[in-house]
Amino acid sequence: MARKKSTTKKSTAKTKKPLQIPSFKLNRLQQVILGSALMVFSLLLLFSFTSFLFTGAQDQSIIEELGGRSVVTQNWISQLGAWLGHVFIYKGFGIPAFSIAIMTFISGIYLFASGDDAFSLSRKRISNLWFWGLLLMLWFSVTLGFFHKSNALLGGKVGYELNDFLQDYLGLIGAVLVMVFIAIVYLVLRLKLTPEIISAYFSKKAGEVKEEFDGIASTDEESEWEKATVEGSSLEDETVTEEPINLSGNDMEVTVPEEEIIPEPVLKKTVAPKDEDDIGMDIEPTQEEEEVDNKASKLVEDFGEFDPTLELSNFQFPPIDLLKDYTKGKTITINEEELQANKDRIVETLKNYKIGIAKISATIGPTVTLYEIVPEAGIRISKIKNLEDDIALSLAALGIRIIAPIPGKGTIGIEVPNQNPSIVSMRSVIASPKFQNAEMELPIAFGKNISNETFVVDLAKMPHLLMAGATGQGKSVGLNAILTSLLYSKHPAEVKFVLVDPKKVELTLFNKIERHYLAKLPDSEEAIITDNSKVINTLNSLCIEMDQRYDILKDAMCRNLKEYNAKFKARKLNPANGHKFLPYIVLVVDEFADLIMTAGKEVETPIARLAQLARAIGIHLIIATQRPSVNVITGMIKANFPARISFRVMQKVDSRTILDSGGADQLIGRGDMLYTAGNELIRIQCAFVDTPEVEKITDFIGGQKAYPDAHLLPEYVGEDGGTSLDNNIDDRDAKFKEAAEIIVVAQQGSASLLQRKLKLGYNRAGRIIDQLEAAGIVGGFEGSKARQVLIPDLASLEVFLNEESNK
Ligand SMILES: Nc1ncnc2c1ncn2[C@@H]1O[C@H](COP(=O)(O)OP(=O)(O)OP(=O)(O)O)[C@@H](O)[C@H]1O
Repeated sequence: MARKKSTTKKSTAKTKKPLQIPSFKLNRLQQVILGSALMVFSLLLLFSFTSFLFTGAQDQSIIEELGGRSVVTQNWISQLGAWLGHVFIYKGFGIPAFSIAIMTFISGIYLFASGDDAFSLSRKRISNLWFWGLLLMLWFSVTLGFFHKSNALLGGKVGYELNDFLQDYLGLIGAVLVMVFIAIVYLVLRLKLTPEIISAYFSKKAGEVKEEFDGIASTDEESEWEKATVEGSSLEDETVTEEPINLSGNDMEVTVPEEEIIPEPVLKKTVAPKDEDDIGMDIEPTQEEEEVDNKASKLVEDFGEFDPTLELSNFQFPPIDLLKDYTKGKTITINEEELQANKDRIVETLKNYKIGIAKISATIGPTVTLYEIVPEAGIRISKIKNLEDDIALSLAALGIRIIAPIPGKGTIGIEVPNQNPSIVSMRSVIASPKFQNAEMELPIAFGKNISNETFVVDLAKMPHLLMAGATGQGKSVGLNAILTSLLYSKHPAEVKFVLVDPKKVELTLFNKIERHYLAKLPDSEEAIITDNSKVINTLNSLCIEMDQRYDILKDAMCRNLKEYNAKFKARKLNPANGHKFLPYIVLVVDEFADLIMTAGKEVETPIARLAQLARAIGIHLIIATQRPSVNVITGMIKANFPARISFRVMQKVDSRTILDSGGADQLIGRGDMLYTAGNELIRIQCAFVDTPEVEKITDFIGGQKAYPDAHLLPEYVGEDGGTSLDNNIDDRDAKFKEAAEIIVVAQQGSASLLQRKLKLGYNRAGRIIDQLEAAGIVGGFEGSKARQVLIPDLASLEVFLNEESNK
């Protein structure tokens, strides 16, 4: 333990001291120009150096005269070439100086080809390249210095002098040994080569050769099976055989190092009685878990982890170019006069209220600038808070928001809108390293915060989102930004959307990706739900999906979807038992007020139920509304949606309803928003993505190979329709009787029990349970508890079924 601690300490100490790279930032155009310049210069070096090898001797005599126009040289690059060759090869490092030309060329390519976001990566690469490259060049130069006598150009003057210096003090043998030692240090540090790695490499090579021989002798049967499993890529088809895998092949002698010899498992052990009065006890260790794990690791070894994306393995994510760059590479322009004027007005205004300022600083965001004020000692913050409206009036600008104090700091913030707000393009936030490198389940890039940093959050952690804003303030754009973020980060196998759009226009574009990303009810034509009555069915169907997922997760002994999917990928769950990879489901409701007004409780109840329970099983809700009044956003809804966004609303009371505090009424519109995840409010400029951009993205995805149908949600039949609980004996499943017997014997009405005993898929087991309920053999659904069994024993069941068939 103590040892472990010291290693962590060491590593943190190490990470504290990163390689310092000069912090300059080039825009894309500058990168391209500099990249091309470096490439051209490297070619000049290459030609100069190569030519110098042949012409250097002739040009030697005129080297002092270089610079005059009349000087004639033999070098291909004329005077410049002769000079470069003389400096770098003759006076410098000899032949190894060619590496300077090569490194310059590679640096040029890095700059030329790296996009905006790869720039910081390129910088790191370039500095790494030069650091190690120059060391290597110096080493070669000094080593070639040993052969100076045969050719002075080999190691150049630097190589010769350093070599000579070494030899003066260490002699020839000493110098050679030092150079060998330096080479070893280089290999160990740079290539991490150790004797173990080298020997492992050679033994692996030997192993590969042996495998090749063994491979010829292995049976065809095994490879056929492997092929079939990999090719049978449909999720439904992907079954894992229950039979143990037979490893046929040659007999092999295996030597296991002593400490690795695994003791024979003790299968049956007995505790002997202590004395004559005591009784002994048999202990039977349960081994099931381990066996499953072993088989799973064997399967993973043979076929690799399960890949949910296999069915659409050629799916291409939309390229970033489909998004428009509204800023055209421009960063926020700072108008110094505006800054100064605002500062003066703030200082003046506060002075009128007898509030002295010790310090003031400004942070410029895309839409607003935050002036941070440290009041003079002795001034109470509440005083400033109380004067909020007066200060706003004196500053006479719309959208002033006072944050007193700024959470976590002892300062006061005054947000003042910029005269020329800049648009935050969706493109810039999607391309940001923060989004690209986000290790999140459902990353969403909302836009940029006041410090102009990209704001990315994980929808899976929220876990549901409530969104409000008066009409025309940017809600639809916000929803599109959310959906776009997910389309740019998640494969169709990983996330499905259920889209509810009573306004009938906002989300229609997503119809094109129905068979990739949308989920719908089995009997519905359109995947996007525009009809309020259908919404109720869909919400109830999602509740069924939620219950089914809970059952499946319980059966797999997983606490949440992430764990479950990881276990499924590791092939620890058998598809024959109803297990399958489960995508996240994101429900988006564009106008919630409309729904609540027409359907009331019928909508509120399933929404509240989903919001309360669905987080663990990967169903997340995003609900948007124009009217954040208390009869729309009820207490029950609010309690279950900790993450909220508000665009501009017209009244303070609306802001209070949605955010539990004022502020949203002071926003300036056009995507200016406040986000809260339960504690502080964060002001964000929402990223802008226009309809034509969404259209391009959906066209791009829609044009690719798709699943045969949208993802189907479980069937839900409303109370007045023909119910799935019809007690029609003829329609019963062939295994109905057998299932009834199992349930009655176990006195436990659970679908997973039927799945295990009868080896059924989840859906079929679920249907049988419904039929048993309709027949009156088991009771109704009771949440996470198993259903009650209403028949006490097999004899009663027999009588019950006979009576039923005689009716
Ligand atoms: N993030 C943003 N950046 C810049 N402009 C924006 C942004 N969001 C919205 N706008 C501007 O505001 C207009 C209205 O936005 P949007 O359609 O999203 O409003 P809305 O709140 O959905 O309105 P409604 O409820 O009536 O549909 C857009 O057409 C656009 O011009």
